[in-house]
Amino acid sequence: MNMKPAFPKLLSSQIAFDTARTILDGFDKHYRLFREATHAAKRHFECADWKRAQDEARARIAFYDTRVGECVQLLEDEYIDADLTDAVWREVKLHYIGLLIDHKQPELAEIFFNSVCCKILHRGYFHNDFIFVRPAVSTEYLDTDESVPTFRVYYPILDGLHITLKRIITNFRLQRPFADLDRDVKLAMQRIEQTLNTDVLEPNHQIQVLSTLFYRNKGAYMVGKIINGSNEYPFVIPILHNRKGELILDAALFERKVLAVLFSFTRAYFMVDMEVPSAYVQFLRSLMPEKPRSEIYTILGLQKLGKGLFYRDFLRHLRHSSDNFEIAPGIRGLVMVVFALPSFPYVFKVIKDHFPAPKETTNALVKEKYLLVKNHDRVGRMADTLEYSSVAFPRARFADELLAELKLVAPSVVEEEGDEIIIKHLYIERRMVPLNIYLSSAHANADDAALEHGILEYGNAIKELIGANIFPGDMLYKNFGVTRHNRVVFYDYDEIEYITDCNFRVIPQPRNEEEEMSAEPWYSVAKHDVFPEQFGVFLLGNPSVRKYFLKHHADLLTQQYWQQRKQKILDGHFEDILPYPQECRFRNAANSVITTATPAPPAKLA
Ligand SMILES: Nc1ncnc2c1ncn2[C@@H]1O[C@H](COP(=O)(O)OP(=O)(O)OP(=O)(O)O)[C@@H](O)[C@H]1O
Repeated sequence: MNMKPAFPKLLSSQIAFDTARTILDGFDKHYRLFREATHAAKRHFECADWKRAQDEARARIAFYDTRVGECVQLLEDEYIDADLTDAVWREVKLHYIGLLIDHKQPELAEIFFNSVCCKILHRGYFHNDFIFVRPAVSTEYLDTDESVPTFRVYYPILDGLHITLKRIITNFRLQRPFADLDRDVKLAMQRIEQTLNTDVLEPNHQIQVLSTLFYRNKGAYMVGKIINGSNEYPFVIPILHNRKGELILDAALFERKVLAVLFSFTRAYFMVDMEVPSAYVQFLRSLMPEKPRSEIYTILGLQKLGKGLFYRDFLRHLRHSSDNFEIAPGIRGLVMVVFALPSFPYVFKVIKDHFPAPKETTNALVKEKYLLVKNHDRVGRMADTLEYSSVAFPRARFADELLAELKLVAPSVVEEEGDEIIIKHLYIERRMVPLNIYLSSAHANADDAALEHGILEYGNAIKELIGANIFPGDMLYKNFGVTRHNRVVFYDYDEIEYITDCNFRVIPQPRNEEEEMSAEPWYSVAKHDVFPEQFGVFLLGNPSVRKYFLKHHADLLTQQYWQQRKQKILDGHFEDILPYPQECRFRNAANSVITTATPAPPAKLA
């Protein structure tokens, strides 16, 4: 017989309900502010207020942690530990599930719940009784009663393609005139007709377009797909400002690789107003089935959910694979131990406890630099990182050499608990082919096209990073990787600086023979001094590399080049990098506010 009085049971339920309500209120506040920021992005685009657009996109990244912190504080102020027993916590989750019925963002709210609970509860509680290891509330059919439908459907057969396309664009009600919308619509029609490549329009022929535009830096992007019979053609139409400040359609992008690069993990998150984000993700996945849901949530600015989903995918991958974690191929880092699971396209990075000379950094500084990159516009040239604490790995899957290395160089971060290895802090990042390995293999295979492409892309990456006010610090090839789309991306952030903090100098002339013969610099070197003339010493050792480097990027070896680019930033010039190939554009680059473009890779590599 149960001898417990009814009163304490009721009381615990009330605490549990109130706790669940407090957490959901915290999430709802978060998502309201998130949506307000995306509304503001439309205004900033219309007013060409690029600085505010960028500042607010950056500020939005911190919203989530701020709301989680507020919520944890509220609960800690309201309740003492004794109130929140295990039984109460179990009930909190059940009440929370009840509150999520009819909620439009349940998957995000569940992850918010996890974030709050994981700050309060010990790791031992991180299982499905207490947190949402598995989702409890379905996101299916949430888009059946939104106030604005996720996507709109248009039927060109009724009014013709020209009128339909024009209506699609004007339905976004952008508060700024187009230079010549009819002209641009004709250009878009040509691309559409080329892509469909048929005169036969099937009865189901339609254009589906997401109801809100995607904003990022100086661009607004219309995202949709054309359906004709059983064929689907995903597309993105970028809308930009021209030099007179009028709107133009800049391109009609259809190629899947181009879309993948536009939505890449190496770029800043889009600002998109979404009532039902899961429906946006479902739509986007139909355009890019190869992109995991985690990555799509992340690129939409819902990076915490992206991170949560990524972790679930990772656990599933572990269960369905049998290979071992090993030290990542390439030159070992002085700051990080980097390891990988060959069957999984990511690397895991752990900060070492001590850094050998010449590194002069600290653990806190390394984390600061990685955070800087998280918050910065990565311009397609820096990999996004997911930061985790207390990740449990199965001990049996660690190669002995790796475990020995981790225990040797990062003992404060690595713990063995039973059959698990707990890593207290780590970054996860997309795996690439380190550029030094890529170049050596191109050299070994006498593949000149690949060699030239690697060097061309390397220089372009640096030049685009400069535009984003980023100086990589350590420019060795080993700190860059080549993505599956053959783009070169930077991934080693511990020496990163703002270009505007660097002092680009010319090496002074030696004043006498002694100075001329000296192995050490005879001139004083301050902390932020950079001597571009010296880059050649460590970048041009290989004659073939040297040939292509000097052909495409000799300017990177001059102080004037760096200084001029720095001056442009200081003058308030806001550079944006075209996130799609130049040849996709309807007209000459000089016509729009986005000016820099990366040349296309040679056909052999494309
Ligand atoms: N995203 C990645 N994909 C593939 N390999 C990677 C990746 N990140 C790092 N590596 C591998 O791990 C090595 C060390 O990584 P990283 O450069 O980030 O460490 P580090 O300690 O900061 O290096 P450094 O001593 O140059 O500061 C790289 O040289 C490369 O071989």
